[in-house]
Amino acid sequence: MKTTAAFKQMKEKKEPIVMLTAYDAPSAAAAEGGGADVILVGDSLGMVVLGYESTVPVTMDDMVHHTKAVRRGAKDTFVITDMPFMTYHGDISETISHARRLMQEASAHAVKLEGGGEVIDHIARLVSGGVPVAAHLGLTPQSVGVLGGYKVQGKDKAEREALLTDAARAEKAGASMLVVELIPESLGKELANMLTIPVIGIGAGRYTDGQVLVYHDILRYGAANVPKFVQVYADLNETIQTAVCSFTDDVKTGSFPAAEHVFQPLEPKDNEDGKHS
Ligand SMILES: Nc1nc(=O)c2c([nH]1)NC[C@@H]1CN(c3ccc(C(=O)N[C@@H](CCC(=O)O)C(=O)O)cc3)CN21
Ligand SMILES: CC(C)C(=O)C(=O)O
Ligand SMILES: [Mg+2]
Repeated sequence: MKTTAAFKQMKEKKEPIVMLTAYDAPSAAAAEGGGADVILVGDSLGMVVLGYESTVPVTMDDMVHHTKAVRRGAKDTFVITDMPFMTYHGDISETISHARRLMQEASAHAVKLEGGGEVIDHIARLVSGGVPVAAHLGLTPQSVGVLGGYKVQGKDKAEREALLTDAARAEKAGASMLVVELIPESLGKELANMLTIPVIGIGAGRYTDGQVLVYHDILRYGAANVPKFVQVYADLNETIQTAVCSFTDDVKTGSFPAAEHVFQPLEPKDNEDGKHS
C-alpha cells in the first residue's frame, strides 16, 4: 500500500497520482483493481448514492458506514475520508473526536477537510495528534450555499492570492496533500509548483500532481449530466436501463424463469434408494 511518503515521492518523480472516489465495497475493489493510488470516500456520496441535492446533509454516521464498506472492498489501498459538513468548525475537541471515529471505528488512513481560514488550526491539531490530513481548496461543495453555486473559483487576482495563501498555510499546518477543485489551469499549475506536498486536482487542469474524479461520473452511473471536467469511460446508465427493461419484459412475457432457473423435487425412486439426484 502506498502511503503519504510514497505520494510525496511520486510528486518529486513527476509520476501522476491517481485518486478515485469509492463509496462501497464493489466500487472500492474496482478502484484498487484498476490501479488507483488512493481512494477517497467523498461526501459526494450524499449526492451520488444517497440522493441528496448537495453534500450538506451528509453525517458522520454516513461517512463511518461507507468508509467501513470501502475498507472491506480495498484492503491494500490508502483510504482518505471526507469529514462532513460542520464537523470541524466547533471546538477543536469535537473535530478531534470526529476524526478519531473515522480513523479508529472506520479505519480510514487519513481525513479531508474543506477550506482555509479557521480550518487551518484544526488541520494543525489533527496532524499533531497523528491524523494524516488532506486539505481541500477552490470549490468547496459544503459551502455551496455561501458560494452561490458550483462555480469556478480563483478566477480574479484577489481570489487567486487568497487561495495561494490558504494552500501555503495548509502545508505549513502539516497537511499531507491538497485537493483543489474547479480552478483555472494556471492556478493549479502554480499551486503544484509552489507546494512540496502533492496537489490533486478535479477540474483544476493538466498540471497538478494528480487527478481525482468521482467513480460514478467516469462510469456515467446515476446522474445523467456530469460536469465539463469529467472524462466518461463507460455508460452504465445505458447498460443498466437495457438490462432492467429486459428483465421486466421477460417476466411479463413469461420467458423468465426458464427451465435452467428452476428447482425440482427429488424423484420418488431416488428417495427409496436413499440416493441424491
Ligand atoms: N457526481 C458528482 N461529481 C462531482 O464531481 C461532485 C459531486 N457529484 N458532488 C460534489 C461536488 C460538486 N461538484 C460540482 C458540481 C457541478 C459542477 C458544475 O456544474 N460546474 C460547471 C462549471 C460552472 C462554471 O463555469 O463556473 C461545469 O460546466 O463544469 C462542478 C462541480 C463536484 N463534486
Ligand atoms: C470531488 C472530491 C474531491 C470530493 O471531495 C468528494 O467526492 O466528495
Ligand atoms: Mg467532498
